[in-house]
Amino acid sequence: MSIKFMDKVVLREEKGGAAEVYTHGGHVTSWKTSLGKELIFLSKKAIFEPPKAIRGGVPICFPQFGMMGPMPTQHGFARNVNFVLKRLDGVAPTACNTTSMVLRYDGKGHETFPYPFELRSTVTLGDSTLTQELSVTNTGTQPFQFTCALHTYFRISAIDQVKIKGLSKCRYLDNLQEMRELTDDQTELLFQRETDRVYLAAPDSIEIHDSGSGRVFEITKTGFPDAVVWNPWVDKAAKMADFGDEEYKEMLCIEPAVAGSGAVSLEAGMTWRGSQVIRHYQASGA
Ligand SMILES: O=P(O)(O)OC[C@H]1O[C@@H](O)[C@H](O)[C@@H](O)[C@@H]1O
Repeated sequence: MSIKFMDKVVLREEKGGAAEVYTHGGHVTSWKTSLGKELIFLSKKAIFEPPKAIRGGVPICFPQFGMMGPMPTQHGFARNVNFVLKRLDGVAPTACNTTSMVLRYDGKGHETFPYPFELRSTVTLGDSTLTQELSVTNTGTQPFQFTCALHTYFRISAIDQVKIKGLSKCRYLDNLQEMRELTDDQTELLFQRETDRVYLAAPDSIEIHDSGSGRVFEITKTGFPDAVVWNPWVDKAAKMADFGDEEYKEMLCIEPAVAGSGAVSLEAGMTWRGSQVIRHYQASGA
């Protein structure tokens, strides 16, 4: 792992849980239980050198998810730039379970996205929960459209030990078949190969059940209509310079997204909001 000096905020909650958020990309890179167990995947080969995006954690994809928008670069540019720490009204300096970071863009620097905006991400650590709230304000005079995602890399015991509940019968776009629209006919989603899907109008509650650790992640999203499910598997892992060849076995991305269901149109002066709450618990009998 290559690390240059970068600012990060360490969040702690009363029971001993902790999380880390870098100002670079407003990027959550770690979330640990009160017993010190890491819940978020961060690649051992992650490169901490702006403008490179950090591999793992929770990259904020904005103002574009994937190639769904006018920009030539995948996932927009918020994950490549520094956010500014925002003072939270009414929060005492000693209350360190929450942080708010802001990216202000003046419409200059990206020819294909000439629209000023303010993007704010607030991360709050609770007892067994991590909440991330995004807000986007159009600070310009023209309406604009955006897609986005909270590209969350979960740490799992082993990819052949996890299943996803909540996506059965949903329609999805398969990124491995030129975005062909299909329906998920499995009752639970298991992983035996590369998976790269945009679930359309996905339920707001999705669960990862990890039988290796006995852990359940319950993801509750609001504002994001879609959910992306991604695991690069063997060949793609081998092609990524900042990702270990075997690391696909330890991670799984579930990403609340504004993607295949259509972009958000934001009028001048208006604000859009989206959030996810991730709760973890041990399954009974585990
Ligand atoms: O390598 P990147 O730009 O971080 O993207 C990682 C993955 O992100 C996922 O959200 C996409 O669905 C995948 O297609 C993509 O490969």
